[in-house]
Amino acid sequence: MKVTVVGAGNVGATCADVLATREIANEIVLVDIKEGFAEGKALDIWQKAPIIGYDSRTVGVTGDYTRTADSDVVVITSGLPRKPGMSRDDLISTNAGIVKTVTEQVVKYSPNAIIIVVSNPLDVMTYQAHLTSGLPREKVFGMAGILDTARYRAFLAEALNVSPKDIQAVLMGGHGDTMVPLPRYTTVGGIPVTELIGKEELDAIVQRTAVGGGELVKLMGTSAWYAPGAAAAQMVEAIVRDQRRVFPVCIELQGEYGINGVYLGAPVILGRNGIEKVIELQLNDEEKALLETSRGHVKEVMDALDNMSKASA
Ligand SMILES: NC(=O)C1=CN([C@@H]2O[C@H](COP(=O)(O)OP(=O)(O)OC[C@H]3O[C@@H](n4cnc5c(N)ncnc54)[C@H](O)[C@@H]3O)[C@@H](O)[C@H]2O)C=CC1
Ligand SMILES: O=C([O-])CC(=O)C(=O)O
Repeated sequence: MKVTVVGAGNVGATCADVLATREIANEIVLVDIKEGFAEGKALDIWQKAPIIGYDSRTVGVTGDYTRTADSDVVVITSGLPRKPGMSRDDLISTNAGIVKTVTEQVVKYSPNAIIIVVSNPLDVMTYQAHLTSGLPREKVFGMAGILDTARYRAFLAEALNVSPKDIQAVLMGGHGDTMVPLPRYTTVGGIPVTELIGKEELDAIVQRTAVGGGELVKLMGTSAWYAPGAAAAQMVEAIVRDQRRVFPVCIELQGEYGINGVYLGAPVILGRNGIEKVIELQLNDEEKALLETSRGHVKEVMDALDNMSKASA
């Protein structure tokens, strides 16, 4: 299997490193626009192979998409990360242009690839890649839900003093402060989380999760990369190994949840064909209202992208 990761910065290089270290693909091509940057990162990951013991080949290129030809999966991480004081939406004008040019090159050389978008603002950059590639929603979708649920699971594991491996969770909506956590569907080793933790503590964890990206931006001056890179690699793994994993993924809803034509996080089955199925949960009134708020916010930013595209046409 051949996987390309576009953007050899913090998230892209971490994703490539996880893909190589866990031998998820046998060939990993890292692409960046900064001269020599991807080549250096790929060489460093390859030189770690004898120490850790893996044989996935990593190759880096500066803007040479011929080297990415016939990739099975492409992960797009190119674009600016936010700085303290910024929202993800503030990145739209720069990152839309980057995601558009990158997607054009990706589909030119790998027309059959499945594309996973990571660049922010995530839901709208996934929409941008969808518009540019012309691919069906099953083959172009975004990574956010695995990261957001991982943060939620990590906070819960700490509060309950249990292994994060035993916490199962799902959330929905946009990747931003309007994400929709679903504590009703959270279990700890099969036990509903509400039997193990009080409402106030759970609400505080949900709130911390919603602003989890911002917490890290404040601490580091730039956004997170270890968990995001690993989350994108986990999606690649589900596809290349046809695992049919159940994950929350950013996908264009086409009537599910009564929503049409908006990119939002929803639980799906992820396998060899990309999105194998969108799972429709029976949401209660409160959850439906939260999802509607999130939909409204993402749709506004999608409309802003449409207006930007019209203005530059
Ligand atoms: N979806 C999610 O949950 C997450 C999304 N992100 C987003 O991922 C993106 C990348 O974040 P980082 O890796 O931390 O940033 P970074 O600045 O470390 O890396 C971005 C890389 O993209 C490269 N790049 C820029 N234009 C390019 C082009 N046209 N072609 C190829 N490469 C290009 C840059 O040279 C740079 O190396 C940001 O937009 C960030 O907001 C970050 C974390 C989580
Ligand atoms: O917060 C950011 O800007 C990056 C991101 O999406 C995250 O870490 O959730």
